[in-house]
Amino acid sequence: MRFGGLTALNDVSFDLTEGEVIGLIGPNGAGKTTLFNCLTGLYSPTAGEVALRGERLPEDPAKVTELGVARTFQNIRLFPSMTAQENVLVGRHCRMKQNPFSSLLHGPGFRRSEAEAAGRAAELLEFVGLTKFSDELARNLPYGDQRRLEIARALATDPSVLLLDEPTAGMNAQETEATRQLILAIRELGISVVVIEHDTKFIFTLCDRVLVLVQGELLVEGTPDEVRGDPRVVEAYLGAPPEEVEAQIHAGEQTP
Ligand SMILES: Nc1ncnc2c1ncn2[C@@H]1O[C@H](COP(=O)(O)OP(=O)(O)OP(=O)(O)O)[C@@H](O)[C@H]1O
Repeated sequence: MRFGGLTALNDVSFDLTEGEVIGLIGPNGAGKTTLFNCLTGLYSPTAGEVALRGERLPEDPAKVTELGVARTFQNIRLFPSMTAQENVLVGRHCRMKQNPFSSLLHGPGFRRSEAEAAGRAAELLEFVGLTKFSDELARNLPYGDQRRLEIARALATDPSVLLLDEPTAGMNAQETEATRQLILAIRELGISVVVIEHDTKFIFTLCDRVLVLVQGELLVEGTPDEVRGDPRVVEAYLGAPPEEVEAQIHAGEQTP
């Protein structure tokens, strides 16, 4: 992926299998969000392609969502003046098959579809632990719960792949652990997850596989243990002094 003279991603290739959780780590500007933007059709890669079950994905975010790839963003992008339930219903919209005449007249097909969507939204709010906030405006939810609501909204599109961009940014330790448990529960549903995070402890204790991007290139790929023990990661990751990086990377080992 090139932006004028800048190559943001160069020859980055990976597979994702069903129900797998992949962690994507790397220094600021490594190309992590750009990769998500390529996977979701927001950017048209200048070379290469993205495929889901062998089918090339279109460069159209709405169609990519319909085909089963959902995402959250680095910065919270909820509709602040809508309730938690309404935010989830927005995500559900792409799955509501509507006859335009039935919608206009609020016919039985429309009412059935609305009831189905409301039921699914309630299930998802329960899944992420936000039932008590269903009728609360999104902007009034505690920060960590807003992030969970974003995940519920993404799940409402019935994805087979979920991309999470820094889902624990700004969270305290308790909220971070709750997010880890939530992602594990999502994996149990057979959904594949790719997570961008700077918190390596979180990544190494959550993911089946970890990709390390540095300056747009895939530096290392492997299990958390393989990545943690790779000297290239210690040397290059975050561009910080080696002792600091090593301390951060090995912090993950202390988690039960
Ligand atoms: N739309 C764009 N136009 C021009 N350059 C861009 C664009 N999007 C990203 N870039 C550049 O591509 C590079 C990779 O950026 P990207 O945001 O993907 O990194 P990142 O790994 O997600 O960083 P961070 O951890 O800070 O979020 C950066 O040099 C960035 O400035």
